[in-house]
Amino acid sequence: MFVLVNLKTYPCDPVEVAQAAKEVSEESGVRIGVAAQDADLARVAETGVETWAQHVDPIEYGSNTGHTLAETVAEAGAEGTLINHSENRLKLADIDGSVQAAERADLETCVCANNPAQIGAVTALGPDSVAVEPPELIGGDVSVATGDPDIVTDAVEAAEAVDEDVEVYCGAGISTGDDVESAGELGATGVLLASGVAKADDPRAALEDLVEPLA
Ligand SMILES: O=C[C@H](O)COP(=O)(O)O
Repeated sequence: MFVLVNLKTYPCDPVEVAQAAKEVSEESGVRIGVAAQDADLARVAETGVETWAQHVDPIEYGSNTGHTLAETVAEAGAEGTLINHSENRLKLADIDGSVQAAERADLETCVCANNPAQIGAVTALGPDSVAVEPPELIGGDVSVATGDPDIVTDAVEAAEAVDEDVEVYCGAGISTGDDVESAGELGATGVLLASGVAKADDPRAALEDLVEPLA
């Protein structure tokens, strides 16, 4: 299982979380990534943790004021990027362009979607992974794996019907090792989470709990 921690714009210390994630990953053998804000990418990457961007735009070098260029986040140390997060939704054509931009910059891609039908559509664009997240459970206390397990199994089925090589992650409300284990039992090969770590009093302890069943 891949544990991808999205720091969003929460007021946490990105370097503290990244260092903890790096150490917990090494100690447990579980792959953990941290998706940071653009301005924090270099500092996060310096910790040695697997670093992800939260978004890239469907653009190339040039006149694109205020946009995020895939090559720039890669040069800052990102190895992957989220695309079409529920809090930063794109049109299908722009998701396609962002996946292509990320691939051009050798970034791993995880395209988010709200439901299984959208998962099927974005899987057809050829990302490395897709992540299903029911918006109503994002940021809450109920894990997608227990609150809406069918959406995970249906998303896995929808992706497999299009391209069996695309990994399927799930997210929303995941905060414990039990949640991660349940997600795996539903067929997900990774989890995308945020508040369970970024808002935790002790992010390291939260990470240790998340990977405990996997170690
Ligand atoms: O990117 C992460 C997801 O939106 C899930 O957020 P959450 O773990 O706070 O529910």
